[in-house]
This record gives sequence, C-alpha cells and structure tokens, in this order.
Amino acid sequence: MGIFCSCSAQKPGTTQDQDPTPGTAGHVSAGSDDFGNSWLSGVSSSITTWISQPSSSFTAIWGKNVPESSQFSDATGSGDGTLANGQNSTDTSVRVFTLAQLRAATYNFRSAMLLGKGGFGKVYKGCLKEKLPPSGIKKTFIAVKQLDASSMQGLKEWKVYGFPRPLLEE
Ligand SMILES: Nc1ncnc2c1ncn2[C@@H]1O[C@H](COP(=O)(O)OP(=O)(O)OP(=O)(O)O)[C@@H](O)[C@H]1O
Repeated sequence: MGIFCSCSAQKPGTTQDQDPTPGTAGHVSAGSDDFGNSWLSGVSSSITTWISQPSSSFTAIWGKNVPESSQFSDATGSGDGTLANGQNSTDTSVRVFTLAQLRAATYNFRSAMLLGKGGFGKVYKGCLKEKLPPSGIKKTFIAVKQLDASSMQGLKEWKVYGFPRPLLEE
C-alpha cells in the first residue's frame, strides 16, 4: 500500500479558520505501521514531486489542545533531501514526509477527512503545520492518496496522470 499526497501552501500565519480539523478534534499518535512495509508518499507545494518512505519511529501529536511544542516542527522531515530511512535523494527539491506525519496531518486517515475515492484508493484532506520563527505557523493543505494494497499499479498511473496536484478549494 502506498500514499501519495499533493498540497497547497498557505501563507504563514496563526489563523485556525481554515484548519480542516474534524468535528471531533483530538490527538493522533502514530503507532506502528499496520498498513504494510512499502509506503511511498509524495507531496508537492507547486511542481516539485516528493517521494518519501515512512518512519514508524516518529510520533506526531496533533490537535488544538496539543501544546505547540508537541507538534512536529519540521513537517517535511530533515528538509535536506535525506530520506526518512537514511537514503539520500539526488533531487534537492525532494522533501520527506514520514508515515507518522501524514497520519497526523489526516488525523490517522479519519473518515471525516475523506475527500473522495478514485480507482486506486481513497483521497484524504490533511494539514501539515510547520513552525516558523519566532512564533508563526505555516499551514500546508494537502491531498493524500492512500493506494489500495491491490492497486500498486496506481504508482505508475499516478506518475502518468499528474499526481501530486494542489488541494482544490472547497
Ligand atoms: N488535490 C485534490 N484536492 C481536493 N480533492 C481531491 C484532490 N485530488 C482528489 N480529490 C478528491 O478525491 C477524489 C478521488 O480522486 P482521484 O484522483 O483518486 O480520482 P480519480 O482520478 O478518479 O482516481 P484514479 O486516478 O485512482 O482512477 C476526487 O474525486 C476528488 O473528490
């Protein structure tokens, strides 16, 4: 099974009005990977393609009642092109998202975050938060495609049909 995601960046700020928090806001703790071993995810803020592999060791906590210090400060992994599993990307535009981060962004793929379903899997809305000094928060809204385990051919289709793409406004 795999994950693809696309995103649209929001100007830095601290507003919560567009936060896609489900009605039953709560905390999400990323646990062990019960989806399988072969995760791929991609995120794009514009035209860059991001491919990452998960790290189940990263625990992210998300929610309005969560202290800011508990939220991940770097939603994009190391940010230096180093993949979560230690591999290096040859493309400096590649940024890494762990499975835990994508789970946190989508509230563990909560049904309330479901945008739709395609032929290869479900698409969830998510929000990544990054701390900006001194006290700002950058929100990046994403669409995450979670491939069905039986649809790994979707990886090829995804490349062909243009994922990632910006999150469409509602
Ligand atoms: N970037 C996005 N922003 C907002 N909603 C999206 C986005 N991408 C997909 N969706 C929602 O998810 C649904 C499924 O998207 P998907 O891309 O999987 O559709 P599809 O092209 O029909 O699927 P497939 O390519 O797997 O056959 C869409 O109908 C739409 O409602």
